[in-house]
Amino acid sequence: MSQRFPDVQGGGSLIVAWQVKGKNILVVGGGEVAAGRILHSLNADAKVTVVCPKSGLNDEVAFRVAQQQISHVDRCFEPHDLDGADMVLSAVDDPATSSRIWQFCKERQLPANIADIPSECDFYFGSMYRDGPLQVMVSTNGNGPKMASIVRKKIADTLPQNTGAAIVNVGKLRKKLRDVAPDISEGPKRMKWISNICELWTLEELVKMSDEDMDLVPTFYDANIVPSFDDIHAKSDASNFTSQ
Ligand SMILES: C[C@@]1(CC(=O)O)c2cc3[nH]c(cc4nc(cc5[nH]c(cc(n2)[C@H]1CCC(=O)O)[C@@](C)(CC(=O)O)[C@@H]5CCC(=O)O)C(CC(=O)O)=C4CCC(=O)O)c(CCC(=O)O)c3CC(=O)O
Ligand SMILES: NC(=O)C1=CN([C@@H]2O[C@H](COP(=O)(O)OP(=O)(O)OC[C@H]3O[C@@H](n4cnc5c(N)ncnc54)[C@H](O)[C@@H]3O)[C@@H](O)[C@H]2O)C=CC1
Repeated sequence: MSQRFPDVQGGGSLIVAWQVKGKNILVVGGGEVAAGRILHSLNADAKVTVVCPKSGLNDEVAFRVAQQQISHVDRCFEPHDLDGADMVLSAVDDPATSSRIWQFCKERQLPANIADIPSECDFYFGSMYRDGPLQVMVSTNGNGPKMASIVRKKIADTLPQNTGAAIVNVGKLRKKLRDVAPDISEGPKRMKWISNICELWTLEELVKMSDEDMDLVPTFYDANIVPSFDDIHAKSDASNFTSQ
């Protein structure tokens, strides 16, 4: 029988987009690596607490504490800091302390990343590109973090600047369509229709799509037509004309 399915390629990571909005993330350490972890966590709308003696905070972390973007516990890590935490990110410069933190996390079944010890990580960070709702993460699975950064920059260079803005509008359009056709039985038709729009329209056209354009979508959807940008505009120009 010929092979119809993808080959399994073990040794990778399960890359997922973990939802931490409103969750408590404990960061141990306040140096450069911690600053990166803190920014990633804030960008994902988590509530961040950093445990680190004040003297150890770098400028960026001290700034975020002063701005009250994060809570600060001014001392070295203690096990009860894990009370109420949903996730732990350790970035201290002492491997023995790191391993102790990892042990405490495992006793409590808390997901943890211990920056300097890959074998003591439930998950790794990756090199991140962000443009509005778009996030691209590159991982080399621990083989070459600097290479991850280089590959991420190469990918970013190939992406048009307006990709994020186009995706914002696709998000609005999908929401509008779900309001128009909320029924579960509409699912396959709705998904095909949106996929076709994403393939047919250029990024520039998606960016230019206005609220009025989106209001015309139900007409086309109900008639099972996948309109081009020009079709939508012909219709919106006509309706402007008749309403005058
Ligand atoms: C396993 C992992 C665990 C984790 O941290 O989650 C890990 C582990 C370690 N990194 C180390 C070193 C460096 N890390 C960086 C940079 C980054 N490291 C990141 C992730 C990861 N690092 C995870 C795997 C990711 C993957 O493989 O794809 C990035 C992508 C994301 C981020 O940290 O947010 C971020 C780039 C962000 C960006 O620029 O976009 C640089 C370069 C620099 O600082 O510019 C260096 C020096 C050069 C080099 O070594 O490559 C060492 C010490 C090694 C030693 O002592 O020799 C260890 C421990 C070890 O390997 O034993
Ligand atoms: N995974 C990664 O991406 C990378 C990991 N590393 C490793 O990550 C670790 C941290 O790196 P940096 O941030 O550059 O170091 P750093 O020296 O700037 O920061 C260490 C921080 O830990 C704090 N700290 C030390 N003991 C503590 C304790 N018991 N409780 C609370 N805070 C404590 C210090 O006050 C300081 O704020 C190092 O071991 C480094 O080798 C380094 C580069 C990249």
